[in-house]
Amino acid sequence: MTQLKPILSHLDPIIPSSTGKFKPDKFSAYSFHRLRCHPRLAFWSFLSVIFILLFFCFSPPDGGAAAAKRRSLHTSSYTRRMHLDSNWELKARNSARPRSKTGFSVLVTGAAGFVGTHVSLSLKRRGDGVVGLDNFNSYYDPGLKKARKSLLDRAGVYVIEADINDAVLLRKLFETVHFTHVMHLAAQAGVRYAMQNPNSYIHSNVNGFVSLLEACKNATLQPSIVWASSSSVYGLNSKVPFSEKDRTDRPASLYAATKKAGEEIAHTYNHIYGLSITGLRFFTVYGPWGRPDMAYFFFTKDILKGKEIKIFEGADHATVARDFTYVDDVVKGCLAALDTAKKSTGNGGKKKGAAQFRIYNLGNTNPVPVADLVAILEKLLKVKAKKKVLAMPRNGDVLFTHANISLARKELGYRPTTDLETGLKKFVKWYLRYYGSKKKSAW
Ligand SMILES: O=C(O)[C@H]1O[C@H](OP(=O)(O)OP(=O)(O)OC[C@H]2O[C@@H](n3ccc(=O)[nH]c3=O)[C@H](O)[C@@H]2O)[C@H](O)[C@@H](O)[C@H]1O
Repeated sequence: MTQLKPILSHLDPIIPSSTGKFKPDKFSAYSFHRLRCHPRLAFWSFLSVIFILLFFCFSPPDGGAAAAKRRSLHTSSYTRRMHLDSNWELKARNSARPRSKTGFSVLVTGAAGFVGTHVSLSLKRRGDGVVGLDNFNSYYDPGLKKARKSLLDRAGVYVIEADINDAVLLRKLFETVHFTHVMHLAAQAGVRYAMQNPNSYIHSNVNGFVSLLEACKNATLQPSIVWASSSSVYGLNSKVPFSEKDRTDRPASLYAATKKAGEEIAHTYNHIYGLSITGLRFFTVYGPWGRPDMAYFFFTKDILKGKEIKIFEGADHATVARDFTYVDDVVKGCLAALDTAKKSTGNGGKKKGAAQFRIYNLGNTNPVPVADLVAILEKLLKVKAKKKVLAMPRNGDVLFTHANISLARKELGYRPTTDLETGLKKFVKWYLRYYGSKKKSAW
């Protein structure tokens, strides 16, 4: 097994950008004399020094690191993981092997996530080789992510527990396996959580994306990349339906801003290094094995518990609506994007020619008010919800989303077929089975 060295960048000393001028304090003979002349002042100064010394002796040596840890989401160390999994290279090679010569070898980041699990299973089912990567962070119940991983294990998809920011691991992985494609779904999701933990969005959606693109660009045989952007890039736009040609420079949340940044970063890597990159703007994806932080999921949990749910409305009682898109439809769009992706042109960091760059909306084209979503859940759960309608807080939410999917229809053959009621029926069935049998907490 190759020994993987930990990244030590977090231990870099803080070095000022310029040397500046350092003026030592003057402690003149005069002031010393004055100190000696005031015994009470000397006594209190002595006590202060003792107090400061005691503080430094008994405070934890990694105070900064501990504070940083509190700010960041928990992820398990890749080094520990890879040392435990001594056969990881062999497992990754086997898992990446397609059933036929024409099949793909796909690295799926965020494989234990909601969409990542569904995409990995679909690829494996049709005969592609798949290796998953996921950091299993604690943004929501890691138990649910582990349960998804068990599904993947059973399907023969090997999932490496590591973070996309781990450049050493990515380099080793790309040296071990020749991936024809990367399906990049690892991200810090959630619109409202960005106000609580802004750094986690920069960490995953900006730094992590760059780290992954660096590994892809350095690969001897560069993979084609398909990745998840978001409907949230349309931000405060009011013209509907949202088209890929519309402006995307007015994000309403930091989440949206990092996804928009991702689109610009993707363009740069395409332009400089010849990476083939396709961005997919997902519209509020829902379904079985979904994310507990999303409204349809925690509404279900709270309705069943008899807990009050909050339904947001806009100014002057304006309806809040979403173009809810069923996960199976989105997965079809993802696979079609992989199938139609052209090869990257670069090699080992050098561009050899222009490469494909695409962006598509993957929505349902049928926005549904949140109040209607709740009515469908009430019907399916056979429980009346305790509803409280309140003005949408300033939390990054937008009033509505609505996808124009004509480009994806034309170029990917993307045709969503699941309406909200049909999709929620499948979700509720899964939810009751999963939490009913396991008696687990959803959040
Ligand atoms: O398309 C996307 O790119 C994003 O989709 C999803 O974001 P959203 O569309 O905001 O979904 P979600 O949180 O389920 O709220 C749904 C509706 O319920 C309303 N809502 C929410 C909470 C609440 O308590 N009450 C309420 O009315 C709320 O106002 C909203 O109208 C993903 O989470 C995000 O990661 C990203 O992928």
